[in-house]
Amino acid sequence: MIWPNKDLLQFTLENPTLLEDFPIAMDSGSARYLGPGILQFEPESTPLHSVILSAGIHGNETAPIELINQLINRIVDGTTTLNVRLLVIFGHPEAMIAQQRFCEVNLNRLFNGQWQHYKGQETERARFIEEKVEDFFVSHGHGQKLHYDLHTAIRGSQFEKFAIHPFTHSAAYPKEQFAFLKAIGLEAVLLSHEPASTFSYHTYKNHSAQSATVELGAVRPFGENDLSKLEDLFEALIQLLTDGSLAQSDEEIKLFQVVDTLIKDAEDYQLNISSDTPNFTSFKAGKTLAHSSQSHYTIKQDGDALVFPNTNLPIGQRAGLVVRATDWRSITLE
Ligand SMILES: O=C(O)CCC(=O)N[C@@H](CCC(=O)O)C(=O)O
Ligand SMILES: [Zn+2]
Repeated sequence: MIWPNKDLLQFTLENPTLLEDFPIAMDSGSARYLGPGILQFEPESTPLHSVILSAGIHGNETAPIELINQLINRIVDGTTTLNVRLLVIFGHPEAMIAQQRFCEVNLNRLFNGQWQHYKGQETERARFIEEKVEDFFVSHGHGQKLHYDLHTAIRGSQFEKFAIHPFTHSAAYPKEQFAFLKAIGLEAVLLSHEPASTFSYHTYKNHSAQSATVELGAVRPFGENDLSKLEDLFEALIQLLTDGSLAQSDEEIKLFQVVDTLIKDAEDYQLNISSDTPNFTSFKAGKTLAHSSQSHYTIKQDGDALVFPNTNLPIGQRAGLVVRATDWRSITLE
């Protein structure tokens, strides 16, 4: 197969199941197509870092897919010269075509090997992505392993752009990553309180990558995104890929500790909020936030807030995160 000189997004939408591995001609360095939506780049110079940029793990979250696609076009046409190793992943090509979050099962609940316990077309995709990530990081040489998994959110949010930092198992948080997340235009970081089956937890836990899930505004169809809102991110990624430095902001980003994960535990599970309640809406202690025939969840502390509320999912899956504002003194930084 010869790379047809189209962009990765167009090629992926036209070939969502093309399981081939072939080189892509580059003026500087080398690149390979590794399978649907996946390109790996190696710089000509000694690589400064190994970086994974993923988007479209949920097929209808299109803004970051368009942003990463612009970035790749600049690399392939030689406008941007890489000095890092780079693995680009468009997570779920078939859901991208269907303009859906997923087809059969939520891909972002299948990582860290969880695909072995599910059925559905996404299980093979999760296995395949884990394999390509493993191959990529096995050949890591110098610098850091970095992974930013880019998403957009289903509902509005009091903080439009924010990140979820994987659970660290008591390890220190790298200050440089928080300053980077602020510099790319994010307002808040949620600190996860437990292991997860998300892509960003997978790379953090299994490959010691500095990783984060990054939420970049609201879900919109292809062609309807205002990418000018993501300019800080675009510029910071160019900087990272070319000179290997992480853009830094002096302003502190807001921190939230995840205090509880809400799990849908019965078909009649309900959240006591209206359908347009934005992410980070806070509540008074004592409010019954969720109830079902099996359980009820009461807000524990004034100001505790809800992120990612969703009951349109199978029993056993996450129906929301309850988060609490915290400050820098409560965490260990390195
Ligand atoms: O808006 C929503 O409800 C979901 C947006 C989204 O896809 N978020 C990710 C977060 C992953 C994480 O917790 O690291 C997800 O739910 O998979
Ligand atoms: Zn998502």
